[in-house]
Amino acid sequence: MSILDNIISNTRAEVAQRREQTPVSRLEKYPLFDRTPLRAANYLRAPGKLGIIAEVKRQSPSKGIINADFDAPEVARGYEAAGASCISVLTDQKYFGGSLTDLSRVKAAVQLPVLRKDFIISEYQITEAKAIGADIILLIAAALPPATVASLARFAQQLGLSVLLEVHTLEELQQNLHPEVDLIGVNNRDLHSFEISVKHSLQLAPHIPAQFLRVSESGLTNYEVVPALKQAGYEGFLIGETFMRERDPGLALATYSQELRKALSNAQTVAL
Ligand SMILES: O=C(O)c1ccccc1NCC(=O)[C@H](O)[C@H](O)COP(=O)(O)O
Repeated sequence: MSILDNIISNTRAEVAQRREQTPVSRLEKYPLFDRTPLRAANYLRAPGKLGIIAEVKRQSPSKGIINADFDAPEVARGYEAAGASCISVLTDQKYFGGSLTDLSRVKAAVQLPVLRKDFIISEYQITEAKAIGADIILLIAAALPPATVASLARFAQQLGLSVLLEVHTLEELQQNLHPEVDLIGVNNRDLHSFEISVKHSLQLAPHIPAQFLRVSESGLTNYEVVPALKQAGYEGFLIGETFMRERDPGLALATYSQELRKALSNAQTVAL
């Protein structure tokens, strides 16, 4: 079994348990359930912003512990102050050390859209995401049949949530161009081998129809790759480990952004 299969099978078991403990009827009574979620595209395209989706990440299957000692809302506030466009919060506990509590505390701490970064396989998790304060949910093409992606995306859309669909290959992309999806994220990380290459984003870009906002995900350790991604039409950049490895992730984002702005203005000057 691949790591993705293991994660999905664990998710299935955990969701069954949570559904018993907290049925949908209870989730629908949570105070945040009735709010109108923030639209991710508006924040990623806001003038003057770089489109960075900064991630709160403790550990991962590929890297083990990244940062064990931080307060999620404090990190998120640091990201917001440093100019992040959205905040991503990993909510899987077993493999990423995240939690639903991390997400709801982050939501209370910032004014930005919050992405529930998890392995969503059911409508239950989408209802839960809305109830705890997420504005965006992730659907992973490698983990779901295309018909399930479409129906979960439709369900999320009905709740007013933005949908980020993650793909890694051209086949996954072409099978999942559902109108209910808002953002298409190309994961530069192969979820089976963990190999990372930004070439995945660059190669898939011409195949992503203009109606979808493009997000490049994972392994963007070096700001120098971002101008080429922008050139290829990417408007969102999901970055976790690069910031979370540092003692002050917000400061790391501020430094990255400053260097990126310089690189972008140099690229513009060269083009002239
Ligand atoms: O990060 C992993 O090792 C991983 C393994 C299996 C499935 C998902 C995984 N990561 C989740 C993510 O999508 C990343 O946290 C996110 O794209 C940020 O990536 P990075 O900037 O490389 O931390």
